[in-house]
Amino acid sequence: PLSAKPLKVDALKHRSYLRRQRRHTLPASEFRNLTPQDAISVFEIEREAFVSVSGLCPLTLDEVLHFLSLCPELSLGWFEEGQLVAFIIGSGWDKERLSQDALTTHVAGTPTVHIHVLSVHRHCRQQGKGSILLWRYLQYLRCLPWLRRALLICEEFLVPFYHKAGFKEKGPSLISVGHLRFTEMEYSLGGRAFERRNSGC
Ligand SMILES: CC(=O)SCCNC(=O)CCNC(=O)[C@H](O)C(C)(C)COP(=O)(O)OP(=O)(O)OC[C@H]1O[C@@H](n2cnc3c(N)ncnc32)[C@H](O)[C@@H]1OP(=O)(O)O
Repeated sequence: PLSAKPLKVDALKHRSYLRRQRRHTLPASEFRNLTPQDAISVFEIEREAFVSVSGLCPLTLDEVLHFLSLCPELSLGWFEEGQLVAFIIGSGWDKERLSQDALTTHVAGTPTVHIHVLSVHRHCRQQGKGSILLWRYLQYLRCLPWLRRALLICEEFLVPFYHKAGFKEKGPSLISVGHLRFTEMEYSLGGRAFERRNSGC
C-alpha cells in the first residue's frame, strides 16, 4: 500500500527524535548547583543516610530549602540519568571556628564555606562517588575568588575519609547535636585569586 513507506519513515523519525530528546533531557552524568526544586530529592537521600543511623539529619527540609534559596552557588549535585545520586550543601560563615549558629546561618561574601552535608545515595556508596564529588566541589570552590577555606564537622569515623581529601583536623568541635560529638576539619583553598588564575577556572 502507498501509505506504508511514509508511515514507517515517520515512525523511525519519531523514534530517533525520542532518543535524541531522552539523551538531551537525561544526561548520563551531570554535575550542577542545586536549586530549591531539588530539595525533596536531597532530603530523601539525607533522611535515609542519617535518620536511620543517628535519628538526626544535619539539615531539616526547611533548612535545605533555606540554603538552596540563599546560596545555591555553594551546593553541588551529581545526577545520573536525571536522578540525584549525591550532593553537597554549603553556606558562608564568618568566624574562625564553627559554632552552633553556623548550623542555620548563611553569611554572604565571606572567605569561609561551611560544608553542612555531603551525602551519597545508599545504592551508590563505596564506589568512589563521595570522594569524586567532594574533589569536584573543592575544585569548583577554588574558582570562586572570594573563598579561602572550607570547614566541616564530622563524626570520628569519617576523619580518615576527609583526611584523604586533603582536610586537616582543627580539633573537637564546639558543636554538639543530641548525644553526638564531632571533629572540626578544615581545607585550605590556596592563595589569592590571581595565584589560582592558571588552575583551570
Ligand atoms: C560534613 C558531613 O556531611 S559528614 C557526614 C557524611 N555523610 C554521611 O555520613 C551520610 C552517609 N554516608 C554517605 O553518604 C557516604 O558513605 C559518604 C559520603 C560518607 C562517603 O561516600 P562514598 O561514595 O560511600 O565513599 P567513597 O567510595 O568515595 O570512599 C569510601 C571511603 O569512605 C569512608 N567511609 C564511608 N563510609 C564509612 C563508614 N560508615 N565508616 C567509616 N568510613 C567510611 C572510608 O574511608 C571509605 O574508604 P575504605 O572503603 O577504603 O575504607
